Amino acid sequence: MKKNYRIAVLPGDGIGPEIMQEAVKVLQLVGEREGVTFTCEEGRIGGIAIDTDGTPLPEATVKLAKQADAVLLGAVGGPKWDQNPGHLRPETGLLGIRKELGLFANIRPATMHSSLVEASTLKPEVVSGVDLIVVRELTGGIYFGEKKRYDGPNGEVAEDQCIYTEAEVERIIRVGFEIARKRQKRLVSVDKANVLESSRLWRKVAERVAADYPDVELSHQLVDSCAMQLVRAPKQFDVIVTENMFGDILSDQAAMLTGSIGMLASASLAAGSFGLYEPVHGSAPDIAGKGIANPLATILSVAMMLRLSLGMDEAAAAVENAVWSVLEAGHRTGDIAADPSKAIGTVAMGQLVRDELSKQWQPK
Ligand SMILES: NC(=O)C1=CN([C@@H]2O[C@H](COP(=O)(O)OP(=O)(O)OC[C@H]3O[C@@H](n4cnc5c(N)ncnc54)[C@H](O)[C@@H]3O)[C@@H](O)[C@H]2O)C=CC1
Ligand SMILES: CC(C)CC(=O)C(=O)O
Ligand SMILES: [Mg+2]
Repeated sequence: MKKNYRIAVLPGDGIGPEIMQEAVKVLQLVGEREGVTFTCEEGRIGGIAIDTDGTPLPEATVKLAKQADAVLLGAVGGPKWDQNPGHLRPETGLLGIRKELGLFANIRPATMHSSLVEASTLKPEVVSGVDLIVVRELTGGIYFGEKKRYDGPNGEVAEDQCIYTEAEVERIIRVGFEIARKRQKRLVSVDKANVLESSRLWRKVAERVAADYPDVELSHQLVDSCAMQLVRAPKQFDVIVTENMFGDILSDQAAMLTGSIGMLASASLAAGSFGLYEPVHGSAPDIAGKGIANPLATILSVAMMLRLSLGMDEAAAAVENAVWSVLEAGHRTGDIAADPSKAIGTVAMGQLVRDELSKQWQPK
């Protein structure tokens, strides 16, 4: 284990800076306890970068991220930039950094913690015990295809191209199999092969790669049916592997199985151990600046970073245990509170996690 890690911190827009502040404080506490220095260097991305640098992804941010051991990202976007042309939208910065860093594998675990069963809008018997992972392809598909707008005989025309190569599909399918192999060995590949050519290629590649993983049971689901099954009987899922847009949509849906999108962490991984860690949710403009956002998705993303990029498994587990302990003690931000009048704010939740971490952790 190294003694000094460089972490690029990209808070972004809306609630991004609020939740990131709490996550970085947790990381610094981990550093103190483990005798490791985390040098956190901030960069701009998204709307804030458009306002300051005239682009959603400044060169300096890409450089900072490439020189770091790992990246932490808050969220980007907001109504202020919603009418901007595509190249000047905050989300273009996020897609850009994913592409620049080769972050092709987005790992989004959705685990229902027992103390949050009542926070879900679904019946307790449906959601209790849910433990699934969405493996989402992150640098291909329709989000990255050529986009066009032009005038046609029937008015304006818009095009978004969806392209997948065999190699792109194979590497993400392999990630799905590798993860499933270490879990319940059940992989559901989600596509729309009854309609889309890219999905037919996806399915063919999944079938071919399956031969290398005879210990894992592969099945296929069409994305519309999968969306239905996720709310009907979510416990049937172990690992879901799917393309970029389907994974984006299904992971927000999976978030609600666990109580709130404010709980869902994610890792966006390149080949090797480099990764960018980000909550699944967005910049939540409706609650930005109010100090009420749930910082736990970002704090749990720090735990994923410790485990997957920095090899600090024990520290990762300690952070996760601290989060679960705080929830078991009944503390809730508004998004997961049964009684909103008792909800606590972003800073208070971050402090409780750090207090719990300090309590649990035996100094080395
Ligand atoms: N990774 C990213 O940076 C993402 C950015 N976005 C951007 O974020 C902006 C808002 O998008 P929305 O569709 O509203 O999605 P959103 O995820 O920001 O918010 C959806 C709902 O969930 C709530 N929510 C989200 N995170 C929360 C948290 N940590 N604590 C408590 N409540 C939380 C919000 O208040 C809102 O009611 C848009 O500009 C969108 O493009 C959306 C998704 C991901
Ligand atoms: C810019 C969007 C693709 C962000 C998003 O919704 C996500 O990554 O989940
Ligand atoms: Mg999304």
